[in-house]
Amino acid sequence: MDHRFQINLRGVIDLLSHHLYSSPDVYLRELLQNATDAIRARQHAEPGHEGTVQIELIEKQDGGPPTLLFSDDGIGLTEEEIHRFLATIGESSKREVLAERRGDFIGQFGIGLLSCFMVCDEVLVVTRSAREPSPTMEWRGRHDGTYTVRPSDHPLERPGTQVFLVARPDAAALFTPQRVRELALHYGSLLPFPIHLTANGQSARINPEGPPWRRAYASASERREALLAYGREVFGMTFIDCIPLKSPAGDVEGVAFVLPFSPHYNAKQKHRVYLKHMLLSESAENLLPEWAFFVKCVVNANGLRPTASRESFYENDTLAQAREALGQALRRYLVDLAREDPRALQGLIQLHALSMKALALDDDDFYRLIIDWLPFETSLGAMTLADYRKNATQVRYVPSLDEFRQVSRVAAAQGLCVLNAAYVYDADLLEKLPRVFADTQVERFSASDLPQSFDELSLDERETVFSLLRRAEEVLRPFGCGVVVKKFRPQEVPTLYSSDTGSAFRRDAERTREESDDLYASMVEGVLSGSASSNDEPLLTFNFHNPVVRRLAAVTDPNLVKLSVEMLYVQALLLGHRPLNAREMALLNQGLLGLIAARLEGTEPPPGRGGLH
Ligand SMILES: Nc1ncnc2c1ncn2[C@@H]1O[C@H](COP(=O)(O)OP(=O)(O)OP(=O)(O)O)[C@@H](O)[C@H]1O
Repeated sequence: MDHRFQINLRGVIDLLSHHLYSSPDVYLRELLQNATDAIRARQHAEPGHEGTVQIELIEKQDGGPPTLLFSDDGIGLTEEEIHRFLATIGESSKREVLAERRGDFIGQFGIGLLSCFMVCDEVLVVTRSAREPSPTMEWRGRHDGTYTVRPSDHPLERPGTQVFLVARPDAAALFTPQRVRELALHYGSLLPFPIHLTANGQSARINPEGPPWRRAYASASERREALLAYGREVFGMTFIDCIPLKSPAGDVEGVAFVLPFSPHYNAKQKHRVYLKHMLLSESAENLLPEWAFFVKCVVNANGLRPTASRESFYENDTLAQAREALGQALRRYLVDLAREDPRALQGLIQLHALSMKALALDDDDFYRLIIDWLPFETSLGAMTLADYRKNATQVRYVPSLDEFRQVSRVAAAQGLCVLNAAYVYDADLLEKLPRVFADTQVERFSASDLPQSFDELSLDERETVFSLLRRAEEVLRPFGCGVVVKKFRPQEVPTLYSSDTGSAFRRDAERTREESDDLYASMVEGVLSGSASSNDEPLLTFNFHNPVVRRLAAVTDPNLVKLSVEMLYVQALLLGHRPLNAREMALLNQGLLGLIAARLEGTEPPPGRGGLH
C-alpha cells in the first residue's frame, strides 16, 4: 500500500528561516512579490488594469502586538485554487502558466508565503478571484500545519487579496511604520504601481513613479543630476558620472555610476540588481564584464534567471549576452567621451590609470579603446600616445627613469621624441602596440642609440680633436670605456655616457665585486667571466659643439687633459645616474682636489700650516 509523505511544517519553517532566508525581513519581500505576480496575472486577463498595493498597520488599543494588513487588487484565488496553491507546500500557480508568459512572474517554488511564519503564528488570507464571479474566501493557516477554508463574513468589494499578519511578540519590532516603510522601499522601490502605507491615521504613497532612468526630464543635465542623486542615495557616495545601460538580451536596463576613487582592478564591484522590478540582490557581481571595475550599477532585468539563493543571476547564455551588451554600453560611453569631452576622459583615465592599464594588458578590446588616451612624459613634453602616433609610426621608449633623464635633453635637442615608460605597466603596454596595431613599430631606446643620430665631424674638425681623442682613449681604457667625438645638441652638454644593458650589467657586477666579501666576490667573478665581454663597451661621446670640449682640444698640457677627461667622464656618469665604483669615486676626489689646487696656485698657505700637495 502506498503512503503519503507527512510534512512537519514547524521543521520546514525552521529550515527556511535558518538556511534559505537571510532574515525575517524577507516576509515583506515575499508578500510584495506575490502581490506583483497577482497584479501581472490580472493585467493579462484585463489589459489596462493598473494595480495597487495597500499596506496598513493596525495598532492594538490594549497594547497587544500590531497587525499588518497587506492588500492587492490582483487576480485573487478561487476556493479550489486556495486548496491547491495556498495550502500545498511546493505548489505554485505560476508553474502552470504558458511558457511564454511564465517569465512574467517572479515566484516559482510555492514556498514564499511560508516566510510569514517567521514573524507570526497565523496567516489569514481573504481573497476574491477576478477570473469568475466567485465569493470572497478566507484561508487561515497556522504554524502547526493546520488550516481552514471558508466563505468570508466580510466579502471584498473588488477582486484581490488581503493578508493579515498578527506580529508574534518577538517580531513586533518589524511591524513599526518606519520599519515597514523601509522594507517596502528596500525591496519594492522600483515597482511600477503605487504602494500606499497607512499608519497612525495617515496614508501616503511611498514609492516613486517607476525607475529613475525611465522618468522624463526637462533636459539632459537635469537627467544627469537626478541620476547622480539617485546613485548617492543608493550607494551613499558621490559619483563622478553616470552611464545609461541597456541590453535586449535579458531585457536589462539601468545606470552605471563611475566611482570617485580608484579601486583595485581585481576588486569586484557589488551591484544592486532588480528582477522584474523587485530587489534581487545588493551584491551581485557577475553582471558586468570584469574590466568594468570602475563602475557600480543599478539595473532591472526582466529576462534573467535568479540563482536558487537569489543573490545573483544564473550563469547562462542570456546572461553572457547581456554582459556583453552592457560592456558595449560602457565602451560607447568612453568612445563618446573621447570625442566630446577628451579632458573628462583623461581625468577618468588618470583617476583609474593603474587599473585601466592593467586591464588593457589583459584585454585587447579595452586596450584598443584606451591606449591612445594614455598620457606619457616624452622628451618633447607630456602628450598622449595618439599625439605621438600622429607624427611617428616608430614608437621609441626608455624603460627606466634614470635612462629617461639621461637621454631626454639630448634627444629633444635632436628633435627625437622618446617616451618615458618607467611607470608600472607602461613598457609592457607599449610592447603590445605592434600586436594590436600592425602598422606600428616599437623600439626600446637607450643612450647608446643616440650617437647614431649625431653629426660626424668634418676632416678639419677631426684633425683638431685628434690628440684629445687619443689621450682620452688612453685615460678611459682602464675603465673599459671607449671614446668618440661628434656634434650634437644641446651644446651645453659636453659629453654623453652611453651603455647598453650588457655593459651596464658588467658595471654593476664589477661594483658589487668591489663592495662584497671574498666569497661573494668570487661568485660575482664567475658571473663576470661568463658574461659576454664588450664589443658593446660603453662609450663617452664628446660634443664638438660644446665650448669647453673645443678649448680642451687645444690644450697641450697632458696632465690637464687627463684631469679634465677624468672629470668629464665622472660628470657624465653622474648625470646618467650611474653609481660610481671605487676607482671612479677616487677619480672624483682626486680630480676635485686637483682643480681646487690649480685654482689656489699662487696663493700662499698661512705660516706654520702645510699646503695642498
Ligand atoms: N496575493 C496573492 N494573490 C493571488 N494568489 C496568491 C497571492 N499570494 C499567494 N498566492 C498563490 O499562492 C501560491 C503560493 O504562493 P507562494 O508565495 O508560497 O509561492 P510562489 O509565489 O508561487 O513561489 P515562490 O515560493 O517562488 O515565491 C502562489 O503560486 C499563488 O497561486
